[in-house]
Amino acid sequence: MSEQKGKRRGMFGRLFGRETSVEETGPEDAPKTPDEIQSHESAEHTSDVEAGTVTNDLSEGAVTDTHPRSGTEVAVTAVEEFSPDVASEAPTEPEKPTQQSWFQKLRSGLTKTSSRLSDGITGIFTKKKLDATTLEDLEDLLIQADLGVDTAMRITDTLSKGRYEKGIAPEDVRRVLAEEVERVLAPVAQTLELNASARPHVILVVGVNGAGKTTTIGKLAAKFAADGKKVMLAAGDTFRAAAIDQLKIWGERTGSPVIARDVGADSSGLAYDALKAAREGQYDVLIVDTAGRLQNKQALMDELVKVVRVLRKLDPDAPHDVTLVLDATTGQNAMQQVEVFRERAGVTALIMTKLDGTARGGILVSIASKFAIPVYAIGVGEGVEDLQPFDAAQFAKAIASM
Ligand SMILES: Nc1nc2c(ncn2[C@@H]2O[C@H](COP(=O)(O)OP(=O)(O)OP(=O)(O)O)[C@@H](O)[C@H]2O)c(=O)[nH]1
Repeated sequence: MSEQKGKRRGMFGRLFGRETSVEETGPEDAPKTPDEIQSHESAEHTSDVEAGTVTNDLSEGAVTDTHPRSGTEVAVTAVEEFSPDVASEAPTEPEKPTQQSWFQKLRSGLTKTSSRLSDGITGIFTKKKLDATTLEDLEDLLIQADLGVDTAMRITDTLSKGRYEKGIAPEDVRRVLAEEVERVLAPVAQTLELNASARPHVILVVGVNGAGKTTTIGKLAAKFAADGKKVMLAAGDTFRAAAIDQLKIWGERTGSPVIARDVGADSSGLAYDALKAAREGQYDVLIVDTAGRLQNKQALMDELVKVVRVLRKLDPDAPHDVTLVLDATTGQNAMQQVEVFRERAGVTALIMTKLDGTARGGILVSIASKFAIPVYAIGVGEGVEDLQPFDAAQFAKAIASM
């Protein structure tokens, strides 16, 4: 990836707009939650079927559809009843959440993680000196919060310098915590950048079951589409009909064609067809969903390797990003997921979801410290606006209740 950096143009940060309105960029009526997706699903699927415009199968009787932007014929799920120009559907007077409002959301999402740390620090240091016992207690607290042994030791080392046997305020401990966490995270906080010479830029999204892959793809598609990018989606999770349908809904809502086949179809063949169609149609981005797989299931991991191999037949640089979606609530198991997915599928970046539902958000610090893999974004909820680029300083402050 690094040698391509020069050719790439900045994208993800601008897309998500750290300083701009998030709502501005998201489609006005994009489904925000699985429930909304479900209700869209039943209502709209019926009409699609009645209209005879939807097909899941590229090979048999696939309905071809001319994409409004490209004029290229590809077999896709119907998108014409939804305006592909998502940007024009943006609210006329959008709410403008500022950088601060995302920070507030992040803080509140990370409350379980930060209050556990903060309460622990207060308990350890109120009216107590900084000595071997309190430092040991702090180290235990940090390790239990999944920050990792290395980071925990660095924090206690920094704290003890010049302060040993002296009283220390819990705020000072939290400040050192924030500084050290930021130091670990800063190098991995990177933006998803599209390779300007790749058409399409292929993003393969991998992870264990239920990590949030499909939802994350939907959110990414919404952001890319709102930025005027031509996005194609590939429903490579051929194990679950619901995952295929869920992706189709996102495709409809974002004006992005979805290449899909029936449940049980070969996902590498589907990925190949999708890349071929995306190239012919001059798409900017192809996001390929994959079935959730446990990292210890050898056959499934082999299948992922095959998807990568097959994509490379068409473009030796593809996939340009292999993004591992990690569910923060899985805690320490996420470490093993990174290890195995990196080894087998060549993971190049991470997105961590569900930081709003866990007291173990510190795992991101452990992962950054151990693997140094770029983190593109984090999720603190189910809505489009709940996925944002990863900012080390904000995360560190939120986790340390600063
Ligand atoms: N609270 C919370 N829920 C999330 C977040 N991201 C995704 N989810 C929810 O997590 C659930 C699983 O998400 P999916 O996108 O279906 O996960 P998946 O990885 O595609 O799942 P499989 O298809 O089983 O592999 C859904 O209910 C999502 O709405 C997040 O950041 N916070």
